[in-house]
This record gives sequence, C-alpha cells and structure tokens, in this order.
Amino acid sequence: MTILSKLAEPSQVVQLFKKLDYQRLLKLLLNGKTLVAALSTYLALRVVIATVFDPLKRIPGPWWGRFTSLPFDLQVVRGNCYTYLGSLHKKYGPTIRIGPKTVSITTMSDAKKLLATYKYPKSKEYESLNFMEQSIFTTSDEAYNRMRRRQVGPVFTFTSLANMEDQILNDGYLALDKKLTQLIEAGNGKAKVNYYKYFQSVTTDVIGHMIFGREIGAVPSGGHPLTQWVNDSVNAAIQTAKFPILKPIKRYLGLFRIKDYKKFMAFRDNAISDRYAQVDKAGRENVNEDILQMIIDNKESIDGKPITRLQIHAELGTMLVAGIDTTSMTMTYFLHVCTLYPHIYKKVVEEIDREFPDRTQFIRVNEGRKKLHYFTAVILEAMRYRTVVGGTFPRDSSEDGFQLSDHYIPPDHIINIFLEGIHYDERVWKDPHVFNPDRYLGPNGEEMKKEIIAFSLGVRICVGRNLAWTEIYTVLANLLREYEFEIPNDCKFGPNNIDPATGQPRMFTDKIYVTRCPENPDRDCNVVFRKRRFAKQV
Ligand code: HEM
Repeated sequence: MTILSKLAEPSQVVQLFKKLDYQRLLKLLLNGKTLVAALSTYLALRVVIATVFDPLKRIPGPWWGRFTSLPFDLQVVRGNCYTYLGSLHKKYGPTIRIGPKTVSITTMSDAKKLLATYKYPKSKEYESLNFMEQSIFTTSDEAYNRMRRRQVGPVFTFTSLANMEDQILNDGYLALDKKLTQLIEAGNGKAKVNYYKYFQSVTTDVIGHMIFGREIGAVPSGGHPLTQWVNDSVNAAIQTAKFPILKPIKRYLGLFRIKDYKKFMAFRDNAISDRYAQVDKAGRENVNEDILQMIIDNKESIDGKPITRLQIHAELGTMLVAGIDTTSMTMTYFLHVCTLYPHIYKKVVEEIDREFPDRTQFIRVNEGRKKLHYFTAVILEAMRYRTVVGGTFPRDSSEDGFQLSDHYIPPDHIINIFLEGIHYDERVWKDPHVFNPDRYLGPNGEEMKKEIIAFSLGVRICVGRNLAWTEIYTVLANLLREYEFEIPNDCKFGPNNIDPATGQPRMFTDKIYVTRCPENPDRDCNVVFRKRRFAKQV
C-alpha cells in the first residue's frame, strides 16, 4: 500500500528509479544461482503444463515434441523431412506429436475428412510461399481460393487441354525428340543425357507457353534460367518459413540469390507489361486465351476491385512453381525405376508397341489412358513410392477441433498430413517397400488406385493434374516407343545395387522442399539414349 501510494506520484517514481543500484541488480540477475533457479522454475512449469494440462499429452511422439518443434523444423530446412517423419511414424504410430501444437498423421480416412471441405483450412505456414501476395495455392481463404479455381480451372479440363494438345506435344515430346536426335547424331548413335534436367526443361516449356502465350525454348537450348529462379525462390521461402529470423540475412547465408529473384520478377513483369501493351494495340478479342489473360481478365473479384499487378505476379509465380518440378520429377522417377527394374521397363515398352504399333501417329493422352494399363500402373506406383510434392500438408484443426480416428485434436492446432506416410501405410499397402505396379492391375486394382493421393484430395486437390497426365502420357509413352536407354557404366544406382533393408534396388538420394529433387542430379540422373531399331520401319 505504501509503495503503491508512493508510485502514484510520477516525480517520486523517477526518484525511485534514480535510487536503484543497477550494477547490483544486473549482478544479481546474472548471478549463476539466480539464472539456474529461473531456468529450473521455467522448465518445471513447462513439464507440469506438458504432463498435466497439455491437451495433446496422450499423443505419442518424441519427448521434444511437447516443448518445441525445432528438431523437425531443422530436418525440413535440410530437405530431410520425409525420411525423418517416416522414421518417427515407424516408431510411434500413425498419429504422432511433432511440436507443442502440431501433430502428423498417416491415416487415409483422417486425411480424406480433413481435405474434403474448407472447414480445415491450409495453415498460415503456406503464407511463407506467397510471392508478395496470397495466391490460389497459398491462400487459406475459402472465397479467394474458390474464385481463383473458377478462374483458371477451365484451362485444365481434359476438354480444354485436348484443344491445346498439339501445343503441348510440340513444346514437350516433339522438342525433346528433335533435341535427342541432334545429340545422338553428334554422338555417333548415342547420347549421354541428364534426364532430370531435360524433363524440367520440358515442363518449363509446356507450362511457360500455357501461361505466357509464348515459347520459352528451354529444351532446344538445353535449359532456361526460369527453372532455377523458381527453385531458388521456393527453397528460400521454405527455409525462412521455419526460421523467420533468417529472412533479413538469407541472402548472406547463401540461401537466396537476390539477383535470381530479381530476374524472376523482371521476367514476369515484362510478360505482364507486354500483354497489356498487346491488348491495347490489338484489342482483347485478338489476344490468346492463355492463363495470363484469364488472370488479367479476372471477371470476378472478392473486394470489388480490379486485380492488382502484384496479385497477377503471385498467381503466375505459383503456376510456375506448381507446374514445373512436380511433373518433371514424376517423369524422372518413372525413368529411374525403368533403369532399376529392367523387367518392368521391358513390359512397359512391350505394351506401348502392342497398343500403338502405328508410329506415324503420336500417342495422345486420351488413347494412352484407355490403352496403356501397365504404363499407368508404373506411373501410379512411382507416385506412391516417391511422393513428389511435400513436405507435409499442414491443416488447421478449426475452431471446433478435429476428431481423428485415434485422437481428438483441440481447436487451433496444426494437423500435418504426411502424404508419403499414407502411401507407405502397412494397414493399406502390402509390402510397401516393394515397387510393384501389379497392385493396380489385380481384382483390387481400382480400389488401390484410390489410395494414391499424390495430387491431394477434396476442395484443394491439384488444379493442374490433367495437364500433368497429358504431359506424362505424351512425353513418356512417345519417348519409350522411339528411344531406348541404359544407365552409363559409372552409374551408382542400378538393378544390382540392392538395399539390404528392403531387398529392393536403391533409389538415388533426394531432398524435399516444396517438391522433391535429386540430391546429386549431375551424378545420378544420366542415361545413354539410342534410337530404337525396328525390323520394319513404318
Ligand atoms: C505430377 C504432377 C503434380 C503433382 C504430383 C501435383 C500435386 C499437387 C498437390 C499434392 C497439391 C496440393 C498441395 C497442398 O494442399 O498443399 C497440388 C496443388 C496445386 N497444384 Fe499440383 N501437382 C502436379 C502438377 C501440377 C501442374 C502441372 C499444375 C499447373 C500449373 C499444378 C497446379 C497446382 C495448383 C494451382 C495447386 C493449388 C490448388 C489449391 O490450393 O486450390 N499442379 N498439386
């Protein structure tokens, strides 16, 4: 009471502070005993909270999960989150705790419920992937996402893609065919090619042309910096999302090449300016119906205002991120498994030759989907075996909380959907570590296909999945019909390099940020291509 009454007078407060012996106070605070006592009290309190009041206390997981998510975050930043999470789930089960307010799940029925509606939105973590503004992919806002899906969705229907299939064939398979022919001629009948890089170029050219309405030319030139700019921007975003403190210094840590980012911005900016100029000059009706134009037209808006330039940037950046490495990595794993399992490679080629013997006609997506059952099974199994989009898919448990099949998650917690864990769940998949396309061809085949969620599910399912399938069929099926390939002699990974833990050939090592990528692409992703010889040329 006396102190309070003294403090009521401001001049006396000043006096009081003047009288304080700061040196003594500091000494006292820094005194080893005081520090230890404070730390112990803090830890004791955390332990009490974690054991008594913690709503996630019954969920199994590593001990640190009750206090911090740092060990997991560090693995994410190192690109190891899939391997690490896989080992944690193996040890602790299908629902595990990996942070004070975060769990990770591998049960398909739970994932389906979470993904089915907008009730459990994408967590705020997605915002770290914003290209300055939210986009169709990063937004957690239902109205915004619905609007953008309505806007770009029509481009990605199979009907619309059928009208663009010639362009996709030209930018994809035909460009690759031309390049490979040149390389093989220069190499006297064979060419050592980095397939990872060429598939990246193919998908850069296809999506680039669809977005910007003009050719990018990555395949003919043996690459385009756009691919690298996209990768660098995304990897830096993931790293600084986990450790925002790094944001201001990320470029000094080598996480981020600011020059590349500026070039990526300038590339999009020029494309947008060129388009506005083109519309002014030629009139809207004389301009392409490509993705850029659909976004610019933006016939609806949630705030009643025209779309801003930054919003256009955000959508273009997102489309490039979503459309390049996802599909190219799927193709990369397909080709990789063909090199590891020669009997599977042989069967795929036999099916293509049998179903499409007329080599004057290109294999197109609709016919491919109908006729190439084994090929499709190999692609699906590759998607299961190496899930290309990652890390995990964090969803908010909503203000009502979420009932998992084994635990209740209270409101405002994060539920990470671990896609690859779902694809390796032993309750669903027999011998998940065995690469076995036949799973999709037997009596349960159709059911097993539904267990693959490489494109996610529900309201936020991949918008570009039909485009991905179009590229996969037209590029890979035509490629395997015309060319044969084998691994070079110095290749580290082949049919005879067996992993004793699984009894299967070892796959090349990879990293995962937003998408997966080979750890040593220059060393591990080469094959020698040759033109196939046919007894009777058609
Ligand atoms: C094999 C190739 C592909 C795979 C495996 C794949 C996978 C996925 C997955 C798993 C998601 C959900 C991500 C999440 O919820 O965090 C997604 C979303 C998305 N994908 Fe794909 N994708 C592929 C190709 C493409 C292509 C070619 C495009 C074209 C631009 C594309 C555009 C998108 C977009 C815009 C979203 C966000 C949808 C939304 O949030 O409403 N994807 N994709």
